Amino acid sequence: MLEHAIDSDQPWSLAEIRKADINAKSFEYNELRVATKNFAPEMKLGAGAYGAVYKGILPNDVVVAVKQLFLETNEGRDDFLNEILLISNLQHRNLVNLKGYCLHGKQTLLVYEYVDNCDLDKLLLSKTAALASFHVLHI
Ligand SMILES: Nc1ncnc2c1ncn2[C@@H]1O[C@H](COP(=O)(O)OP(=O)(O)OP(=O)(O)O)[C@@H](O)[C@H]1O
Repeated sequence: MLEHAIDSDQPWSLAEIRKADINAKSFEYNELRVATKNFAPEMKLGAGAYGAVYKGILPNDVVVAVKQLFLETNEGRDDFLNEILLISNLQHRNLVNLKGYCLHGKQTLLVYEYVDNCDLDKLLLSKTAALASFHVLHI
């Protein structure tokens, strides 16, 4: 699937990437606005280097984390589209799943599987344990 986009010695542009290459759902802005109660402060989970993250509840009661990024330049937008393309094609039990994205004006919204603190602790602990056993096996 990805080969179509990158396995070429010709310069490629994001415009050439077929939507089908992105293995994540394209969400409607309104769907995410409603899910996050219009990005209400009480739904805010935190903030990172690129923007705020909100808890969202989709109509089927699936809980998600919606990362709101404000990208000023087309270049920044292209970088993130690239990232969406790559992340959406990666699946691993130790990676938080990217469920989808939404491009709306200058906003790029990324929709991730919601991980609560307890699950995150477990995920990090299992990651640490996996790394520790890797070291033991390779010393
Ligand atoms: N999938 C998620 N489920 C639940 N909460 C999340 C999720 N992703 C992010 N958060 C919350 O939002 C906060 C900000 O996350 P974000 O990924 O934007 O930045 P970060 O990883 O903390 O820092 P940086 O942007 O510097 O990498 C996190 O600290 C966490 O509390």
